[in-house]
Amino acid sequence: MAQRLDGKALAQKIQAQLATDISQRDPNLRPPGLAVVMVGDNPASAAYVRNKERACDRIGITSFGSHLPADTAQETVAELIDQLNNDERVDGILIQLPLPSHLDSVALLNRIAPDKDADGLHPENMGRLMRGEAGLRSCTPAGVMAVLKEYNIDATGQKAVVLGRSILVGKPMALMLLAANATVTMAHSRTEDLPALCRQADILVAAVGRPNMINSDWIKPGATVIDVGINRIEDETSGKARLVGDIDFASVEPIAGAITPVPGGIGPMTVTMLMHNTVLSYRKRFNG
Ligand SMILES: Nc1nc(=O)c2c([nH]1)NC[C@@H]1CN(c3ccc(C(=O)N[C@@H](CCC(=O)O)C(=O)O)cc3)C=[N+]21
Repeated sequence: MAQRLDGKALAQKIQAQLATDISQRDPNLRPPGLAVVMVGDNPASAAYVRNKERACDRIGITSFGSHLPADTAQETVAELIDQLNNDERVDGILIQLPLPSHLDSVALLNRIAPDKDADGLHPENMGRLMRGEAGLRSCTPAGVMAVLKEYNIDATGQKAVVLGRSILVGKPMALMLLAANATVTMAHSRTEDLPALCRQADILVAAVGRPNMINSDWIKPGATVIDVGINRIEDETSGKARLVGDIDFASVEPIAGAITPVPGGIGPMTVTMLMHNTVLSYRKRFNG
């Protein structure tokens, strides 16, 4: 049976460390601040935003929530971002995605001051990642790398396959694994014979958003399997909503060497890396 990589436990450990760091700051300094911008009423987004605000409270980060109506104009969101860029209390800004379709998300993400880009999605931070320079890193792939580190899984010389090529996860994930000396393949919906390719992976990262897509036929025995998928499905027996990943956990667990569960795997690490980035920006601002 695979070792379970407990993202939830690691998230709690890192959050406790961040809380200690913040509590030991110079008492004359204000606490770190994170602004979360949400537009519209996507219920999943609302739940994620609540999680982030709760994490802020636990750690001692001040959260500034802006909840705008679904029909808010581009210009209004842009002005809010400008205001947060100039707000001395704010170290990190996050625009909850997806935005309603009438809004140009790329233009809005690019408007965030790079040194407040808690999500690590600004071209400057993405460029820094590509160049191997220090910068704010995208939260989900950074969370994956933190899990690998915690469990002493060294990517050096390993064949890593990243399934999914999104700007939020797949692309930065591949660059981080490359920086960790893995031999990286980026696979996606147009890749031929995905199962055969995935079977070569020592480290497989699934970030496609298709519930239970990957079963044991896709897995090299002993591989490290990282499930980034967060899919809400209806449970066949109970009829209740249930969270599953892209990996068919029951099928893969007996074959893999190590595996992240959903929930309790990479999801909590994403939130934790957001907190980490906010504290990093804060420290840079105050040379602390
Ligand atoms: N600008 C932006 N940045 C994001 O990082 C971002 C986003 N937009 N939009 C939506 C996705 C999704 N996302 C998750 C974060 C935490 C959990 C999480 O904590 N999940 C828990 C379970 C939560 C539950 O039960 O609902 C777990 O996997 O254990 C899930 C999903 C961040 N995203």
